[in-house]
Amino acid sequence: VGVAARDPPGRHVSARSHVIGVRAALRGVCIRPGLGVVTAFPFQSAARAMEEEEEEARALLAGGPDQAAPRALPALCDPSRLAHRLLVLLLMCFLGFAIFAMIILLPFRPRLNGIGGESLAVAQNTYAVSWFKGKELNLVFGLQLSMARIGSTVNMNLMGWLYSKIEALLGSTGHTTLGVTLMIGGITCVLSLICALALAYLDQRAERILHKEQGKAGEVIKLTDVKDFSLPLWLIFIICVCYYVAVFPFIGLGKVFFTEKFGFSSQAASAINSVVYVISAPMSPVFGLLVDKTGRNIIWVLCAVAATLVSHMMLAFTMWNPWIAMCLLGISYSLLACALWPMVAFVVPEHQLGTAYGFMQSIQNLGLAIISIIAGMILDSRGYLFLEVFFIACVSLSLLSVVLLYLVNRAQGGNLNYSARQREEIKLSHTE
Ligand SMILES: C[C@H](N)C(=O)N[C@@H](CCCCN)C(=O)O
Repeated sequence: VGVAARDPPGRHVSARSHVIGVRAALRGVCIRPGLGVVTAFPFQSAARAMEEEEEEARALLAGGPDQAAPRALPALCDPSRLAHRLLVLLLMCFLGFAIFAMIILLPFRPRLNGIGGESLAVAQNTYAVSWFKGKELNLVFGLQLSMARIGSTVNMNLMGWLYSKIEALLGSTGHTTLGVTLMIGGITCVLSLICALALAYLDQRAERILHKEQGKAGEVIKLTDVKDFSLPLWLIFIICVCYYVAVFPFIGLGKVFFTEKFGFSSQAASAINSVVYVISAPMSPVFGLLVDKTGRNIIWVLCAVAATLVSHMMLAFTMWNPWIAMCLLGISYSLLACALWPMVAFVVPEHQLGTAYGFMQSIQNLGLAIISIIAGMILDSRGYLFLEVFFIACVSLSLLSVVLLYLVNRAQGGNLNYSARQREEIKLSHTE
């Protein structure tokens, strides 16, 4: 079919006609090269097919605003191209960097960051899935996590220095110095806001250009969607709660734990306590990439939860150097965060993603609030060994839920544990 073609009136047309010819041929149309004469079989349907194709070609060549634009756009402005997705990713990461940098300043830390940080995290997760599902999703989650951790670390190291500079400048300590320092820190939120606005614009633009359908018939977002959540999704929620309650509250109480059980100085206890987050900054994107390349999310989550269990057991029952256990915790936590959160996207339809992520974080925070109180009570009444046993019980519950998820997913023929190759094949078959 790759020969010059002429349309019936004898006008030469471009390479697009070749494409039309190929498509028409595939529909059972025979083209006589050079003459543009079409022998149709069956004639009427083929003629209709040609008409449709020509109409499409005319619309494209005429430069209809929506159809023609994506072809003419440079890669950076074309939402279907990698360069544009990378720009979006940069905005997503800085959105998190700035807000998490600011959150670390708040006197209510680590819980109360709810309204700003948690809603932002829901939006961030939903954007990540919408732009990267079926592509580099686990890596994107890893990068987001990494930027949030870098933001917190930069902030922790910078704010003390900034406070002392302002103190020297104003010649006094107290609320004015603190207020000015917080004001300057707050500027990072303006950066976040700019990223959020740019993202909102690019997202809407992509919807328009790529004709992503929003709110198809019956796809209304309702809070009552929760009752239709599938068993695998509920298991993901349980894994999330039971896992995180053994990590965040543990780190919250960790400093005293290392001072009392291992006789660390205050400085050494702070250092070891923060190693989980320090490891997560560089390792999260690495693990994200690994999960993208291999697939099998459930197996990775299983490894992460099992490693966390081992780490807590080492801290509870041995006097081994706690740096080993804490590094293992840092590594396993980074792996879990990259493999667990993206799984939601495989078990809920796209229009329910925001609800699902919102719900997941609500349950996570409810669990954290309750468990932090219980952990404090156990610590006061029974001491550290009991507390550690309690955390071990939580991680064990999480492990049990992962095993259940594996079995349920297998029984239902679900896609949560597909290899990367299986996912690629499914994607290709959908494209065809
Ligand atoms: C902030 C939220 N409560 C949370 O737990 N976040 C996870 C990672 C969320 C996935 C990346 N957007 C965390 O491990 O901090």
